[in-house]
Amino acid sequence: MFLEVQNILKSFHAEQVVKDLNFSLDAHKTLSILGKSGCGKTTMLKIIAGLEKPDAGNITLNGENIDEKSPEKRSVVYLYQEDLLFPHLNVFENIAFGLRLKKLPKDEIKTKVEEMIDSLELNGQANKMPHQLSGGQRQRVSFGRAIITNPSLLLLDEPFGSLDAGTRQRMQVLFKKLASQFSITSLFITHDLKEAILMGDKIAFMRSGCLKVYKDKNEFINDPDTGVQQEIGFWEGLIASPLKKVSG
Ligand SMILES: Nc1ncnc2c1ncn2[C@@H]1O[C@H](COP(=O)(O)OP(=O)(O)OP(=O)(O)O)[C@@H](O)[C@H]1O
Repeated sequence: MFLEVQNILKSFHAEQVVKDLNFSLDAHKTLSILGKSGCGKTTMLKIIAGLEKPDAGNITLNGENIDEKSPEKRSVVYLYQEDLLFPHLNVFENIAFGLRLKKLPKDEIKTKVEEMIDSLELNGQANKMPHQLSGGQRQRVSFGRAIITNPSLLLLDEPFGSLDAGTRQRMQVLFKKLASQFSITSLFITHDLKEAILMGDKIAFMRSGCLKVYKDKNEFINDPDTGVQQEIGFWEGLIASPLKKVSG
């Protein structure tokens, strides 16, 4: 398996937030992760990114144990909802940032960034500053900045949480395209059931610091704990008696 997370434990003072976390993920796949607020999802991502130290456990990425590696050396990018762009750099330079750090030749940077801007459907926006962009455009620049350095693993913490429904839907389609184009392996936290089903090759549910990865989407949909059946029941009820509901 490309990513293997084994026996991870994490407590903050007396609160055990992550309890024996065990899961694995194949390369070039996205695992959607759902779970109630406060169940430990962000803590789990931060541990994998190296931003929090676990009390116990091992993480292997691409055949290599990364437990002792610093965040910069893990080839893991953690991207969250309000991810900030550098305010003093335009779109081009924000996306180019990681490549400049790697000291790639200027021509190569230019070609790669222009290709990325095209993939992100941000043509004509290269010279804009972050404050001149819409929320969806800013999020696309964040994705570009993350993906262009070709990380082994992308950790997405409710990346579309602050976007309106239409923009969110367009971002979901774009992410699927980018995931396939750039062979992305990712963990995708969301609170949205539909988004989890759309984005994930696999779906997992976190409860009290434990993660259950479902065999397939049917097993997820049929588990009464996930809330999918309640959602279906709501819409079926509404469809069965539309006039009664509208007329009260
Ligand atoms: N640095 C910290 N110090 C103390 N407690 C923390 C710390 N970070 C997280 N926690 C606690 O750990 C628990 C899990 O937090 P976490 O952010 O991982 O949840 P989450 O599932 O991502 O929630 P949400 O969906 O609301 O973002 C919470 O009770 C939180 O208060």
